[in-house]
Amino acid sequence: MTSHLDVDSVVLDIEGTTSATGFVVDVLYPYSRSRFGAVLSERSGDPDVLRAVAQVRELIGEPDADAVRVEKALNEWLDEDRKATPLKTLQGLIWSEGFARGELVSHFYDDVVPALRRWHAAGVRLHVYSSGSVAAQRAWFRSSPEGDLLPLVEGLYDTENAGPKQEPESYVTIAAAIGAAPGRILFLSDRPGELDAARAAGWQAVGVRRPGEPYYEQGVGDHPEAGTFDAITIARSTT
Ligand SMILES: CSCCC(=O)C(=O)COP(=O)(O)O
Ligand SMILES: [Mg+2]
Repeated sequence: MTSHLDVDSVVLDIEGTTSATGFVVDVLYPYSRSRFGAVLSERSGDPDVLRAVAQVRELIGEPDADAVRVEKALNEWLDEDRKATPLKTLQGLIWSEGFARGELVSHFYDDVVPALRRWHAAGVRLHVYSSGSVAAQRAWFRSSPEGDLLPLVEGLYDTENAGPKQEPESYVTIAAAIGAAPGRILFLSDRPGELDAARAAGWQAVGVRRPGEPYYEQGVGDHPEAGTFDAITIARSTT
């Protein structure tokens, strides 16, 4: 299906939408798993680590959990691909260093970067809203196979600065931060629950349905869908 849309801003999900879940799970997750222990023991005074550890303890209901117990919880969430905020904070910290060292390079589906360049050149404002932390998103866009894509992106939103991705309120928060009318924002995601929440906040929403992705079989509910970004045409009205 081809979608023709009149919007000023596009907000992008990453995993399953711009980029392959398989890459995240097979490359990034093992990279973080092998480094949680060192981060928890060697950087326990870092404010991001302190905050994440406190959040893990709260989520597991064990206020006195030690580093070994915290690491166990992180690894269990990793196995379940649970998008827990403290897991994402620590992953972001670990991955950004991996990207900066050149040990990691991000992944984008072939149709994505040309579309982002096209939309940006046409004056469409591009933003990201992902469960991956803002630090991870920044590193992801900066270290793409096609170089630094961060200049294309105006704003980065995650579950800490915007809230959970299946709650309409999070999309209200992002629209206010962008300074755009909700109906002029398009959200692209692979997950029907996220598309529902964006639509409930008054946004336009298109489900991106790529073969091989976890949500491909389930589909995107009653949302318009696109198999690639090439099927999404954005024509901004100026009135
Ligand atoms: C650069 S973010 C890495 C991917 C990730 O950890 C994640 O949780 C992405 O989830 P999304 O909300 O983009 O589906
Ligand atoms: Mg996704």
